[in-house]
Amino acid sequence: QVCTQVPYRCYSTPGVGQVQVDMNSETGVATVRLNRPPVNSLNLDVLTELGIALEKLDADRTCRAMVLASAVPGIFSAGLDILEMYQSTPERCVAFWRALQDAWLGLYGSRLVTMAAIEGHSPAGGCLLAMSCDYRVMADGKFQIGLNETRLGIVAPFWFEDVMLNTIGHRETEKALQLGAMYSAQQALSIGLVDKVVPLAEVMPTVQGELKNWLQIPDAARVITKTSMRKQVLDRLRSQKEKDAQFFADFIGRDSVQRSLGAYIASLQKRKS
Ligand SMILES: CC/C=C\CC/C=C/CC(=O)SCCNC(=O)CCNC(=O)[C@H](O)C(C)(C)COP(=O)(O)OP(=O)(O)OC[C@H]1O[C@@H](n2cnc3c(N)ncnc32)[C@H](O)[C@@H]1OP(=O)(O)O
Repeated sequence: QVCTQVPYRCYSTPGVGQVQVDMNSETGVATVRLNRPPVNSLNLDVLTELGIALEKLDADRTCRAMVLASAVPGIFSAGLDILEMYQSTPERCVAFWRALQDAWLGLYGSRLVTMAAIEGHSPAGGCLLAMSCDYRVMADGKFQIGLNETRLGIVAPFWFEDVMLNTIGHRETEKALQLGAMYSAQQALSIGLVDKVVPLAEVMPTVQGELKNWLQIPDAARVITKTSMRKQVLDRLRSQKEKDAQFFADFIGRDSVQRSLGAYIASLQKRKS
């Protein structure tokens, strides 16, 4: 296994962690794989693990870049675990939301070059994670990506919206968010939601190739530029984290929202039968 070979370092126990981190000390590139079958839905534990992994990588001065990927075939991430939002308690909702905020602040604000290798479906929170990277390569074919929150009867928070605005611009974001639009890889490419579309087997090699370009740039200059581009959006959440978490818990607790989520869960189950 890759984790046991020099010069790789592994921050998680192979086969155990829901967020697996392989650090290649020779290249300075870490690969972070979400590993929560069947669909890498993001629950409190995964988000906490992801936040910690990102923090450790940021503090590791040998690390210059991070590839975000999935260990589950066919899925990048199904987004937030809907069961964290359905029939939960206000306390759990707040803890869950804080973990999401922290993981996102770590990713969007990372000093590393960050690239998403999207080798499967990437709705909602999955799309947020991908958009928060510096570069996205997506597999061509049946997979879809987008912020579909309105379809669940919920609303993408202002910071999801901000990230999408920074990625695809105002007009496309307005349409995408109201419709809860899900895009094929080719459609996503046409609106700039992803940067490159290649056959599934070529996603990782393409990411590695693109990384070479980014790593030619001196880190300090690139990081100052990245920070300057992202600071406003990061600060907007940083300045109101608690208010945002409370708003989420109150919103999710509404009867009408719970009914919508219940119906959405039933529709997911019905699709299978
Ligand atoms: C003020 C702010 C307020 C609110 C903001 C909240 C923000 C939320 C952002 C989000 O991320 S909400 C989550 C949105 N995610 C989705 O809508 C994805 C739904 N899932 C799918 O469309 C499909 O599962 C898939 C395309 C990702 C994969 O399809 P497939 O490979 O065919 O798998 P299954 O559909 O059979 O799913 C297997 C299994 O997993 C369950 N599941 C799927 N997604 C989720 C999820 N996000 N959370 C929890 N569980 C999920 C699904 O129900 C199946 O469960 P079984 O028990 O029936 O096996």
